[in-house]
Amino acid sequence: MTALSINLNKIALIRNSRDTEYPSVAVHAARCIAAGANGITVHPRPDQRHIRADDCYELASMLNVEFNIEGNPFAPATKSDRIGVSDYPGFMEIVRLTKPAQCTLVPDTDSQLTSDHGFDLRKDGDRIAPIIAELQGLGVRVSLFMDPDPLQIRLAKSVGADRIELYTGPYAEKFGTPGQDTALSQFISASETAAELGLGLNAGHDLNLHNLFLFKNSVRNLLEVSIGHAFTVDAIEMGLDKCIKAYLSCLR
Ligand SMILES: CC(=O)[C@@H](O)[C@H](O)COP(=O)(O)O
Ligand SMILES: NCC(=O)COP(=O)(O)O
Repeated sequence: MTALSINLNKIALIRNSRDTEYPSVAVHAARCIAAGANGITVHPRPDQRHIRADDCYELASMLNVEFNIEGNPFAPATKSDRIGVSDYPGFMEIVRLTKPAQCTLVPDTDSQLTSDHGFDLRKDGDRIAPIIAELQGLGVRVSLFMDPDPLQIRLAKSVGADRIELYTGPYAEKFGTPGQDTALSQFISASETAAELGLGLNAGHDLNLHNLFLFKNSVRNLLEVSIGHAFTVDAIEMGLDKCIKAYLSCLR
C-alpha cells in the first residue's frame, strides 16, 4: 500500500495571513488523520512563510501517524518578526528537537518560491553523509529529495539514505501532454534503480487527483506520496473527508 502523507504548508500559509491561530495546523492535521490520512508532512522554511518551528513542536507532541519533516539541512537559524512566534532555530535543530519518523532533506535555497529540484550529490554528497548518519542515530528515517536521475540515485544509496523522494514536478508538468510518456518513463527507470539498490521510494510535488493514479501504477514499490498544494484546493471544493478518500482511492 502507498501511504498518503498530507502536507500542511498551505493551511499554515492561510493562518499566517492574519495575526491569529485560525486555522490551527494541529486541528487540521487531526481532521486529516481522522479522515484516513496515513501521515503528515510539513516543510519549515527559514522565513517561516507557512510552517513555523512552533507548528513542528506541536505536531510532534500530538501525532499518532508518521510525521515527515522536509527541508534544507543547512537552513540557518532566523529571528521571528511576529509577536508570539518562536525564532526558527535552524532546520536540523527542529529535527533534533522533534525526532519525526522521517526527515526528507531538500536542497532548497532560503529564497526559493517552492521546491523545484533534487540534490546534486556529486557536489553535496560529502557534506550530506554525516547529516544522514546523525539523523539515523536519532532514530529518524532519512529520505533525499531527488530528480529521476539513476546516477544521482546511486549516489543517494552511497551516502546512506534510507529512501529517496522523487521530485514529481516535471511529471506533473508533462501530464496530459505529448511529452507525458517520456517524462513518466524517466520516473519508472528511477524507481527501478531505487528498487535494485534497496532504497525505499517516496514521491511528491504537484501530484493531484488527475495525475496520481497513473504515477502510482507505473512506478515500482511506491511507499509514500506527500501531497499538499492541490490537496488543499481539492478539499475546499470537495470537503476534507471526501477529498482524503478520493486521494486514497488513487493509491489502492
Ligand atoms: C519538497 C516539496 O516538493 C514540497 O514538499 C515542498 O514542501 C513544497 O514547498 P511549498 O509548500 O513551500 O511550496
Ligand atoms: N514532498 C511533496 C509535498 O510534501 C507536497 O508537495 P505539493 O503537493 O504541495 O506540491
